[in-house]
Formats: sequence, structure tokens, C-alpha cells
Amino acid sequence: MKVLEINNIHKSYGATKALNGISFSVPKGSIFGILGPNGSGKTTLLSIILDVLKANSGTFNWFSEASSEVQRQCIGTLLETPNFYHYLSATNNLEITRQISGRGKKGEIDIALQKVKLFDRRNSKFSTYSLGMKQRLAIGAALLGSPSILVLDEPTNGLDPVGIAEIRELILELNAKGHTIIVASHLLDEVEKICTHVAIMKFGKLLTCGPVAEVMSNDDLVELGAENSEVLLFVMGKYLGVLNIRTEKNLVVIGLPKGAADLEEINSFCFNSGIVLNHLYVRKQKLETRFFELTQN
Ligand SMILES: Nc1ncnc2c1ncn2[C@@H]1O[C@H](COP(=O)(O)OP(=O)(O)OP(=O)(O)O)[C@@H](O)[C@H]1O
Repeated sequence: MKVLEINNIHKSYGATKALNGISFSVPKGSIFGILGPNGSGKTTLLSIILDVLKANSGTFNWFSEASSEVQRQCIGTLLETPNFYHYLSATNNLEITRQISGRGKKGEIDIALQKVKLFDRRNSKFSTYSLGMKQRLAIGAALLGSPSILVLDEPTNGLDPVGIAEIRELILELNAKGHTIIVASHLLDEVEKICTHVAIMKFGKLLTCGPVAEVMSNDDLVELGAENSEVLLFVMGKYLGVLNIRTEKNLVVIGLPKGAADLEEINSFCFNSGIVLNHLYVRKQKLETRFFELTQN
């Protein structure tokens, strides 16, 4: 089941085309990462699906329904860090957020604080919190009203590795408790660790989208090394099934259809072509590799 469907969204700011025909859908129960270099349109897209901005054309719908206030109550958002009061406790800050936003009942504050693991520190002043705790409180605010969906824009921005790990763990826990999570991020490694699905954007266009495992494993990448890499490049260009070929430093890297990387066969092919390999390795495709392949083409 899909919780969000985006169809052919376009958005321009004057001459700048921020979104150029974006379409994809978000499955229920997923952790859906929206990845892209700076300026690729992630924030613009999130702002549109949260009714903060209007698209020039295209449509989106949550839960296969037309946009409504009831529906908005099912979506918790963290677009930018809220302005919490430094001299107030977490509980009091969330109470103010609750009253202003009209989201959630009074008893829900403790539940939200428990979910973001700040319950024990609920009476401490906000000013005494670490950056990671402050960000967890912001996610706690997004949880008021018990939304089934959370939309988070760069939730680990500015955090140190410990803070990033805490947020990562929290996102996984919230997802295990039933929240579908849509998260825009530029941290490829983090997205690879936590996301089930990913959409990769560049210059307002969607480059690819799908389950992380599928996006990453389009082809098998094999690294080869020999004394003369130019000859190796020429010879491997003739190897059956090569989808793409390039040099990286002294190595030749070939892309083969998924599951087609037979190292023994490649080795004997090279040997029979007069090349003795000094390096032969199947590279585990990382999302980072795929991201750079897609965004640099
Ligand atoms: N209010 C605005 N006025 C003019 N141009 C804008 C405005 N907001 C965004 N843009 C432009 O639209 C494009 C997409 O920006 P957007 O902030 O959506 O990208 P992003 O992927 O979220 O980037 P970042 O990771 O840097 O936040 C960029 O070229 C940006 O300069």
C-alpha cells in the first residue's frame, strides 16, 4: 500500500527549475530516503507535499485521498529545527508546541518524550541539552498527535557522529513501531544504513527510485589491475556482457549484469589475451558508489 503518490510535479523559482517532472510513490511502512546533491530540489519537494509551497503543475496525494486537515494530522514534520525556549524544560516546550499547533492531547507529551528517549531528562532546561538531544526533542515535537507518517528534512544536520548515530537508531525504532518515515538527506552512508527505499534527485529530476537493495545492485562492479592498464582497458572492452567500463586510478572497473561476475572466467579471459592480472575484485556496490555514478553522468 502507498501512503504518498507524487505525479509529475514541476516547480520553478523565476528562471530556476527546482523540480522538473518528479513522480514516485512511498510505500507504507518504509523508511524512504530522498537523496540529492545541494540544490537538487529536496526541500522544495518536501515543502510541496506538506502544503507549505504550491507546485506549478503536477499532483500528489496522501493515502490515495484529496488533501484535507484530518489527513495533515497524520503527518508529523520536521522541516527546520523549531525555536524551543532555552530556559524551559522539554515538557514545557512540548506543551507550548502542542498548544500552538493544536496537535495531540496533554498525555501524549510523555509518550513522545519516551519515544525520543528524553523522558528521564524531561524536567531539564532545553539549554542543558546536547545538540543530539535538541534534535531528538524536535522529532518529539513532530510526534505530537501520534502521526503515522514522519517527514524529516536533514534530521542529522550539524550533529556529531554520536548524535547522528542516536538519530539513526531513533528513526529505526520509530519505523519498527509503525511510523512510515520520509527523510531528505545528503548523508549517503546514513541513508544506506537506515532506508528501505530511496529516490535520488539531481537538478530537480529523479534519477532513480526504488528499494535501496535494487537501486544499488543494478550491475556487478569488478575491479581489475595489470601492469599496463591501457591494454587491460582495451582488452576488457571486448569481454562479453560488459555494460560499462572506466579507469579509476590504476584500475579498470567494469560493470556486468547482476550476478554475471565470474572471476575465474575473467581471469582466464585476460590470461588468454596475454594479460597477467595483479588485482581482481568484485566491489560491493555501496549506495555512495551508485549515487556518484548517477549524479556525475
Ligand atoms: N525561495 C527560492 N527562491 C529562488 N530559488 C530557490 C528558492 N528556494 C530554492 N531555490 C532554488 O531551487 C533549487 C532547489 O533548491 P532546494 O532547496 O529545494 O534543494 P535541496 O536539494 O533541498 O538543497 P539543499 O540540500 O542545499 O538544501 C536550487 O537551485 C535553489 O537555489
